[in-house]
Amino acid sequence: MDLDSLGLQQGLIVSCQALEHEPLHSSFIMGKMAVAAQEGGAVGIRANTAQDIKEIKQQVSLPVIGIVKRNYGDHPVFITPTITEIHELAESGCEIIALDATTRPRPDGVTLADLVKQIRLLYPELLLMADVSTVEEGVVAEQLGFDLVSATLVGYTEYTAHQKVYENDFEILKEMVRQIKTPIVAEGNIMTPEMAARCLELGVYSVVVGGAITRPQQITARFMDKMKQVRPASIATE
Ligand SMILES: CC(=O)N[C@H](C=O)[C@@H](O)[C@H](O)[C@H](O)COP(=O)(O)O
Repeated sequence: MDLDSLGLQQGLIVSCQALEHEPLHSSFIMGKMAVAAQEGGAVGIRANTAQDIKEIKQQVSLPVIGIVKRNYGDHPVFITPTITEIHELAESGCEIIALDATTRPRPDGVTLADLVKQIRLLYPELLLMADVSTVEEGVVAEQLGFDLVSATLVGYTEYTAHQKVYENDFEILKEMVRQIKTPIVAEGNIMTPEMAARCLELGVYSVVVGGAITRPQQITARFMDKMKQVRPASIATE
């Protein structure tokens, strides 16, 4: 499949995910979230589990980036960690599969290079997106032939836990765009339209927004955080 034919360039991809412990956990609700995203102009959807993806595919005509989040014991790699999740995604109908492409060992001990080779052999029509946490991991992903490199895991690996993707005017994205020819996706903690627009200015291929659109508990908490900082007018004028 040709990446450019999917129409994701310069566009917004909405991540519609709710894990078991989240209030909106339901394939039905994720399908409706995807419809809302499509109505708002999103060009793609990112979704977790074959079940959610199948429902979303029935509801919208947009390309889907599929993942399976699965924990193997307390192993830190959890986004599409092994070939088992790839098989599930391949039959779900998604066009792109995203997987952890950090340098950390995978739960089954298979190297990233071997996993990519295996996927290309079994499912040559699928596009692959590398979820990375550093520029260096993005460079390796490009060498391995990934079709997209996404900053998804910046701040979510042990060695980047101190970082946020938007720090220093998205310095890490700027560096990725500078060093990597493969299309770069801005993803993770993009919380406002202004941030998304800035990422495009910096030359990323597309922007993925999740929680700021599809996790109302996060949105509510952000309102509350700001509101708690305000003293009531009666006290403020004393
Ligand atoms: C680190 C991790 O598990 N990221 C996940 C990857 O699929 C999702 O939970 C995020 O919602 C997604 O990356 C979009 O990011 P944000 O919701 O911050 O806009």
